[in-house]
Amino acid sequence: MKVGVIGCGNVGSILAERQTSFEIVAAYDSIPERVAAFSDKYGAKPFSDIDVFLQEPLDIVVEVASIDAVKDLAEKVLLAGRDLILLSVGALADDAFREELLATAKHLHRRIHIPSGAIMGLDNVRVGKISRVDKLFLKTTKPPRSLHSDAHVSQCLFSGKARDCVALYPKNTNVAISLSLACGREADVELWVDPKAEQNMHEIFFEGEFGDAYIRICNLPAPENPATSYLAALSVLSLLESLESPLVIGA
Ligand SMILES: NC(=O)C1=CN([C@@H]2O[C@H](COP(=O)(O)OP(=O)(O)OC[C@H]3O[C@@H](n4cnc5c(N)ncnc54)[C@H](O)[C@@H]3O)[C@@H](O)[C@H]2O)C=CC1
Ligand SMILES: O=C([O-])CC(=O)C(=O)O
Repeated sequence: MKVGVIGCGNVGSILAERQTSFEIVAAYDSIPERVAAFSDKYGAKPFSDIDVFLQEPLDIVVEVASIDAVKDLAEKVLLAGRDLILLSVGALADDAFREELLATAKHLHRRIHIPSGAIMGLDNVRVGKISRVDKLFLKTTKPPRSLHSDAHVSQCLFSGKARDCVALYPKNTNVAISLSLACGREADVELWVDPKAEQNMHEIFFEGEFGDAYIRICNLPAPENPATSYLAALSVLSLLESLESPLVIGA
């Protein structure tokens, strides 16, 4: 499988280091030095023009860049006839943007894959779309370095709805939108900074017709970007691995 990557940062590099059943053949980034260094290190063809990038023979494009990148480039990827894996899920909090993007994908018979990212449980949170939900709450707690904070005591930075949280913290709470989209109901969110925390912790509280669930994910921050959990990169890798498998598990 030939993969094109948008975003040559932390996750992009982890994907490149761990390519197995796929090959990253093309890379695009808005910072030319970054895409050049990525290309030198991993052998992918470097691009600074998205239209030229999309002319490459790619089986799929993986976005691991930013919410702005999704807003600017996702439609172009679909129009170029490529499926898309999208990690900066916060972009889909914008209803008008999401609906237009999904209409394009449907019209062109393309698919947009959302990896599980930094959390677990998205598989069965989807029952929210076909059964009663009484509660969907995400509590995220991160160390100050993940949030560019100088807090000396634990404090709640945000309490409210998922889309308002990701608007304020676009590099830290994409998972709140993944949960909301999976469930078909906007999650309530609290974001905490805790100087005693060493991991990026996500706690999911889900209640409804099925009963109730509590999922706690204690993530090691990625070495090159502590805002991002290492699990997020692994989840893109495992999604890429699973795309061509005849056996589909938990999805
Ligand atoms: N869904 C989830 O569970 C998670 C999502 N994320 C998101 O995944 C994305 C990638 O994370 P990292 O690799 O850690 O970030 P990073 O900051 O290390 O790397 C991002 C790279 O993308 C490039 N970039 C940013 N905007 C761009 C644009 N408009 N066009 C082209 N290139 C652009 C940057 O120059 C940088 O090289 C981020 O948006 C992050 O918030 C991160 C963790 C979990
Ligand atoms: O990696 C994480 O812990 C979650 C994250 O940054 C996000 O959802 O944007």
